[in-house]
Parts: sequence; structure tokens; C-alpha cells
Amino acid sequence: MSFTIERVKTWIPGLDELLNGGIPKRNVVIITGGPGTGKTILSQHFLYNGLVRGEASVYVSLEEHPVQVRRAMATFGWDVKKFEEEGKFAIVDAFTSGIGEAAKREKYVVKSVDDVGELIDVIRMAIKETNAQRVVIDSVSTLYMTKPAIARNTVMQLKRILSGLGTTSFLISQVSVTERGFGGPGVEHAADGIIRLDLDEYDGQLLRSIIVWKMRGTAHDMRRHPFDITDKGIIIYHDKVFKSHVM
Ligand SMILES: Nc1ncnc2c1ncn2[C@@H]1O[C@H](COP(=O)(O)OP(=O)(O)OP(=O)(O)O)[C@@H](O)[C@H]1O
Repeated sequence: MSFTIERVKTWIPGLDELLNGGIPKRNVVIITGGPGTGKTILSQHFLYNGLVRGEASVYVSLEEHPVQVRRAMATFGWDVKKFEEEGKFAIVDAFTSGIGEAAKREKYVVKSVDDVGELIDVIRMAIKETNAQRVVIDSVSTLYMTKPAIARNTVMQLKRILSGLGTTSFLISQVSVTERGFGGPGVEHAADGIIRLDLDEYDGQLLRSIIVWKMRGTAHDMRRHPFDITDKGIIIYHDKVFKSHVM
């Protein structure tokens, strides 16, 4: 019996080329890297590329106000308001705890992020109501920053719901500038994939690079590649190899 795997294209220039055509459907992928490496922009680009091709999506915001998220996406020409109005895109507000005027207008609000059960219930509702195929959680680190012991369990609970409902998801994991890991052993092993973004200072200039560290269910490129952030989002130079990374 031949078994072809269903892939979800990111449509991010250069990324599907590194993934043998796309991310295996239902994979939970950690997007990791230090501050300012482009994790949020890459993840929002992934969602928007789905939206314009008819795939609904959910963005779970733990670090930014939903108003800021819409505004930041619009600077790349990614106007999500139209998709929200059509019920194809939802922002889960896990930032404001439901406090403030703007927060009252949000449909999906998580009051306490310390309660993973509540978070999961709201995410489940948002996925079901939008029929989301793609989900981003920005960031999962916020959920266990002060409680590393619960990291693996938190990620496993999220994985069950995200994969169980058929979505392909990006979980953003923050690491410090010098950290070699991807967010702790619990998280790294629980995830189906790890994509690492880096910024290195070289000859007085910061350079961006990306490497696919792990992707269950597919062969993938094993080299580090340079990438840029432009006013249209991420561009990965998949035909160039980045050699200056300092480990
Ligand atoms: N329009 C733009 N054109 C080029 N580069 C940009 C643009 N907007 C933002 N950037 C770059 O992207 C960086 C922010 O990227 P992003 O928010 O995705 O990082 P992050 O990895 O999520 O960071 P953090 O973990 O600190 O939240 C900025 O520091 C800047 O260098």
C-alpha cells in the first residue's frame, strides 16, 4: 500500500523548498529563536498565506494586544479584518485578561493564562467556529516561563487539541541570545518539528539565518540558509547556504 502524506504549504518564499514541499498536515512545529529573529513575522506570514488561499486560521496572542497584532500585520499588507468579518480568522486574546475597552470587543478572550484548561477551551471554540486549518500560539514560553516543570505537559495538551482537530500549527518558543537549545527538553521532544531562526553579528552587521532542525514525517533540508524580512514578509534564500553562524 502506498501512503502519500498530506502536506500543508507555507507559501513563504523558500520555506517549502526546505521541507520537501510543505509541512506534514497536523504537525505541531516549534518556531524558536532569540529576540527579534522574526518568529512572529514568519508565523503571521504562514497564517496570512493560508487565509488568501481559503484556509481559515487562529492566532493566539499571549504577548501583544489584539489591536497591536492587527496593526503589525497590516504593515506587511496583511489585512486580517476582512477575514475576521467573514469568520475565517480569529485572534484569541490571551493578553489583556479581558480588561479594557478594546478587550471587551474581542470575541475570544482568555481570562487567566495560568489556567491551561480555560486557554484550551477558548482555542477549541475558535478553531471550531472558524474551521481553522492553521494555528499560531505566540508564545508558548509565556505559559511556563516561571514554571518549567509544566512545560512538557502544557505542550502535550496543546498538541492533542491542535493535532486532534486537524490543524497544522506553529508554537513560538523564545530562547535567549546565547541559548543553544530550543526551549527546553520537554518542548523540543514533544513537538513534531523545530524551525530555528538566528541573528548573528558578523563584521559589524546582523545577519538572519534559518535551519529546519527536525520535521517528523518528511525528509528536509539540513543546511542553514540566509533569509530577509522585507515589507512583504519573509524571504528565504533556499539556494544559498549560510556559513557564518556562531554556535
Ligand atoms: N517592515 C519590516 N522590514 C524589515 N524588517 C522588519 C520589518 N518589521 C520588523 N522587522 C524586523 O523584524 C524584527 C521583529 O521580528 P519579530 O517580531 O517576528 O521577532 P520575534 O522573533 O518574534 O521577537 P521576540 O521574541 O522578541 O518577540 C524587528 O526587530 C526588525 O528587525
